[in-house]
Amino acid sequence: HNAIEACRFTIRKANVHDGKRIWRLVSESGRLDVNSPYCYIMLTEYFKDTCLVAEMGGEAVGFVSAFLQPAKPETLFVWQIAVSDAHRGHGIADSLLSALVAEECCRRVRFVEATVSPDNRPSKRLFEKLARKLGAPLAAGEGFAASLFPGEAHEDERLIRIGPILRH
Ligand SMILES: CC(=O)NCC[C@H](N)C(=O)O
Repeated sequence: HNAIEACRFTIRKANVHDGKRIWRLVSESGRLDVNSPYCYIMLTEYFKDTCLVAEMGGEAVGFVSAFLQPAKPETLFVWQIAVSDAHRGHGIADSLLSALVAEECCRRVRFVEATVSPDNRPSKRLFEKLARKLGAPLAAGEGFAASLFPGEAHEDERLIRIGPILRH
């Protein structure tokens, strides 16, 4: 029974009180670009319809931030997705993405875009799985080349584009 209990999580919209926990999750992930605590608090206020947290035992253990692109409202840009190390392997990231595209505000979404570094295989697999689940093609694009970033520390951010998603 405990094993099942340990894997149970709920997904809800993020709120400003989740901001610092999200900042800590991203900081600990070791894979993502850590934005300021202010950025996460602001996101949960002004992009609240497309920022979700996964909660387990009252604690945020995963989160996804996204927004509908102002110039292309049918395209959802997934900004960051992170799950705490201790809670991997329970399908939390898959569930966050599925819940995100199922949000009321995303009912007209036909494309999902994200950028992923070439070495971030778990993230690439995650979007490949989402594409299969949506029955939509997945294409790679330019994204943001490493040369756009200061110094030598950043990887290429290759664009992943899923769609067209034919809404049933
Ligand atoms: C989908 C995802 O997590 N992308 C990360 C983009 C970038 N490296 C960031 O952390 O914001």
